[in-house]
Amino acid sequence: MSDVPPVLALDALADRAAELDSADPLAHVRDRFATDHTVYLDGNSLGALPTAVLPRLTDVVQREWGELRIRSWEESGWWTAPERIGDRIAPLVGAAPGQVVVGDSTSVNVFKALVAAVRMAPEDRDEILVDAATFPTDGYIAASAARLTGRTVRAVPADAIAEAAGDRTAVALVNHVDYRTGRLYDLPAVTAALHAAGALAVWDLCHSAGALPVTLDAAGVDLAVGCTYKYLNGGPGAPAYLYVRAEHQPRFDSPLPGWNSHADPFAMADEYVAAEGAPRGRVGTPEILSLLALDAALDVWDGVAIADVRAKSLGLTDFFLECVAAAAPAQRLRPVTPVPHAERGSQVSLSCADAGGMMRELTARGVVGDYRRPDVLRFGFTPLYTRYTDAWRAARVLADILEERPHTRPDAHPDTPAGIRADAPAGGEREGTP
Ligand SMILES: Cc1ncc(COP(=O)(O)O)c(C=O)c1O
Ligand SMILES: Nc1c(O)cccc1C(=O)C[C@H](N)C(=O)O
Repeated sequence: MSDVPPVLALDALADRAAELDSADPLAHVRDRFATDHTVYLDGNSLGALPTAVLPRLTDVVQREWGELRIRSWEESGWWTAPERIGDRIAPLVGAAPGQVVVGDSTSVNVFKALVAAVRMAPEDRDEILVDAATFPTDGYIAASAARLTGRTVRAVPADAIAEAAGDRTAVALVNHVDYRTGRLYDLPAVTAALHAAGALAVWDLCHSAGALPVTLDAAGVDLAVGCTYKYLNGGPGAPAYLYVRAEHQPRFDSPLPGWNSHADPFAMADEYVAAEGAPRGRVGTPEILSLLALDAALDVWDGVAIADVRAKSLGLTDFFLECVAAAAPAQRLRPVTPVPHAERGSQVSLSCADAGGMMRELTARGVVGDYRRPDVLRFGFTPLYTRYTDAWRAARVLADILEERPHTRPDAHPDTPAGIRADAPAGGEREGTP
């Protein structure tokens, strides 16, 4: 350890931040977003606004809706937008075209994926495994899917799911990155272990797609879902997506077979006949305004390689962890996000006393992250618009606040990993998100 007082060490890192920014091959991509002086580290909850969205939506509203009206379903490509935009997301999740369809919320797609997976599995496989620390909606929906299909749900820590799968497991629902700790799970290895047990793998990609490489096709993933309002910057309430592996599509039996997934929707037939391919995952009328906002938002990816995004994400989170270590001793700010790159998503979560109060103070000083109960400060790093100087400034403001509050210490949770109390209240985690 050096003798330099921590705060001076942090100030010394400011020059390095500037150097890293000037060497950043993705620096120019920030210009594709509406930004201001705020240090915005909440893109893992709501991505920033790409500048292409407003002109596109203006045209969609004024011309496509205002002038063309009903003709736009065909002439403006509205009807096929769910699969067309799905094909734009596909390369970001390692999928060949024709397997991703956009629409509905993540929650609804979790439902479609789980029920369809159970329907594909042998009848004697009577359990659905879910990741015990999952984002709540996945657990709620899995419980309902189990009740509806006569299965049971078993919650298992994500790092034990591979071993927990057995001859009773129909399907496991796993988060690629844990929303609270930022821990990244090994999608290819867990998928392979589930397959070895004869189970299907459904992945929730909400916290990974757009921030790191996802290899759905190569890993043999069966089904996957994800939202588009985080690292894909689609906007508040942007529709989610569903991936159904091509070889499973003929057996994909949707629990929500709406008219949009009919082979011939405008036949208005009494009998349901499922469409072929990705459109089989559709339900009702697409959310055109938010779908086309997402379409415009995806333009930010032009010429951007996901490998460069991952490299910058790790660079940013490494640098932020270094700044945090310089800003405060670990007793005051304890990283709960894994240090090994293979286990780190694109966020840094810090356990901290009075984390809710700390985040309010950070936000008031222009550093926006969020707070997750009981004691987690979450900082999301979207490599497309976050700079190293933002990481440094966030740590500087954290250090200032801690200096003004010398008596707060993180609660000790010796028996639980990652600072998450086993008795933590579920849900109701709105603090820090407007
Ligand atoms: C891992 C995960 N799954 C699902 C959701 C919720 O999805 P939605 O609100 O789109 O249904 C979120 C966040 O909102 C999430 O973080
Ligand atoms: N979807 C959200 C919303 O509509 C309001 C506030 C927050 C969200 C989120 O996405 C939360 C997020 N999934 C999380 O990781 O905590």
